[in-house]
Amino acid sequence: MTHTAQPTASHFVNGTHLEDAAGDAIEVIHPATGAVIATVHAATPAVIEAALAGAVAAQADWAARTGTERGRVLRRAADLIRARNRELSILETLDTGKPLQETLVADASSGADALEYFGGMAGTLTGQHVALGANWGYTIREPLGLCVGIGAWNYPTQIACWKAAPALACGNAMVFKPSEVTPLCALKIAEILVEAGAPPGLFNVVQGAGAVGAALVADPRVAKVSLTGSVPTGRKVYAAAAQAMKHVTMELGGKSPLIVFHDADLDDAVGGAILGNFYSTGQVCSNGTRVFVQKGIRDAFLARLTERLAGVRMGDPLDEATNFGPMASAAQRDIVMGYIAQGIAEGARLVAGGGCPEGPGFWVEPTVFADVTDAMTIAREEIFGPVMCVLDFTDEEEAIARANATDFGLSAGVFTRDLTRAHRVIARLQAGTCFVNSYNDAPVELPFGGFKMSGLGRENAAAAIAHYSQLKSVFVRMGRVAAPF
Ligand SMILES: NC(=O)c1ccc[n+]([C@@H]2O[C@H](COP(=O)([O-])OP(=O)(O)OC[C@H]3O[C@@H](n4cnc5c(N)ncnc54)[C@H](O)[C@@H]3O)[C@@H](O)[C@H]2O)c1
Ligand SMILES: C[N+](C)(C)CCCC=O
Repeated sequence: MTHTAQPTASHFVNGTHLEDAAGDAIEVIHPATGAVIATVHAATPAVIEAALAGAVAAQADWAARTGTERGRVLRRAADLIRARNRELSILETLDTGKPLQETLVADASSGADALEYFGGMAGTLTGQHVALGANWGYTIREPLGLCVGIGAWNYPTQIACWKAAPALACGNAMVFKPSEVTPLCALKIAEILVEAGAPPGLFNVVQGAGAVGAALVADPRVAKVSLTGSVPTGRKVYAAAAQAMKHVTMELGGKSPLIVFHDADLDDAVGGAILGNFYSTGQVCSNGTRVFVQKGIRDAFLARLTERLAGVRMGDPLDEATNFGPMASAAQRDIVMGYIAQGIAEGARLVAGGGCPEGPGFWVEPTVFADVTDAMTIAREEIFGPVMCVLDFTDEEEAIARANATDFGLSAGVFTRDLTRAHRVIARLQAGTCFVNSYNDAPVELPFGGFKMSGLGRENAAAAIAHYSQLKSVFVRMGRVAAPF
């Protein structure tokens, strides 16, 4: 069966497809084969202007609707996404290389969850009445206006929806720029939102690399920027937004610890480490890539992990039996292979994988290093690929100190049967998104985001509302004004 990936046009602006072939061509490559499956063009200044102007115009009308009316549109979009889950998942697989087995359950459906959740919340977004003795006050929760969303390449559909849903629920408009590596799926979300009743211009998608993102961030009409990307890009975008004191949400990278105590259920802990290192071929921001295993169970952990790696099925990601796909791009494959070489050179023990299978596509084997020390490059830097570092530790104090010894702070996990210990340790870990006897769950009802260099603000849950709205306080005097003169 052949699948068409070429979109009708590169951009989606003012409720319709828009092309401007004057923009630089961006080839969309299916990572499993290296084949060019589509070509889009980077947004020209004219496209950027049309998107920003259209979004400003649409926002006024959208903000004037009741929250219930706005929510209805988002919930309808969620229904349409669910009805088209397979078609959207196939496109996500073509775009990213992630196995269809994953995209069928983790991508469009996660986007639909966000639209449904914030759609339900839209009608509840109110201010507060504040009694002040003889006087009183109230607050009004207002939208920020025009928001820009900028995405990474690992979860293109989810990222578009996690940003659009709270933004639109609060009465904002959005111009979204997907990663230039995976430009296709956000266009489908834009089409679906219009079909669900969103006014033209409310959610626009423009393509391009960093220069297009930077032009959007710098535009004076933009009130807020939400970026999902790396720490170096986060620094640049945050600095640019600060010039005009714009609101920001920064969902950035990580080098998260996963601590396995001696009393953990071994199979669950190995399962958590697999999910936290090899799901999406390791291209997950929150991955627990520093796996601290208590000394007494280190060998048993590695033995069970090695056994379970026999279950890896690399192959055509469109085959639903495949459970491990390629890297999203040749560039990312080369970065990961560079880290693997560095790990070997710095003395880590290669327990599994480490290879780069021949043939078309951008493949890297699931790789496990043991005897990793904190000073090694592979234990300090985000690799963003299927490379697990196993480190030994002796006691709880040591594990906590070493887990926190990083500038990142996105996630952390603990495996133990002692729940008192689990909560005691989690309370001391410097991370925004934590797991007890699990890894990488991201239900829309829980806030998602990082501490330290891993980011600012939160996506999902009621917490996201604070990042897409602003409060106006109103003091009301009921009596006469007593002025000093
Ligand atoms: N915390 C999270 O929720 C989360 C989720 C997914 C990915 N990530 C992180 O994303 C990174 C991988 O994704 P990536 O390689 O696409 O990241 P990246 O930082 O290279 O790019 C992210 C996006 O920023 C754009 N961009 C680049 N320079 C820009 C500039 N100067 N101004 C505006 N936009 C600019 C890119 O075009 C892209 O759309 C990893 O570090 C990963 O941890 C974080
Ligand atoms: C839902 N996951 C798998 C935790 C991914 C969140 C986005 C990070 O890359």
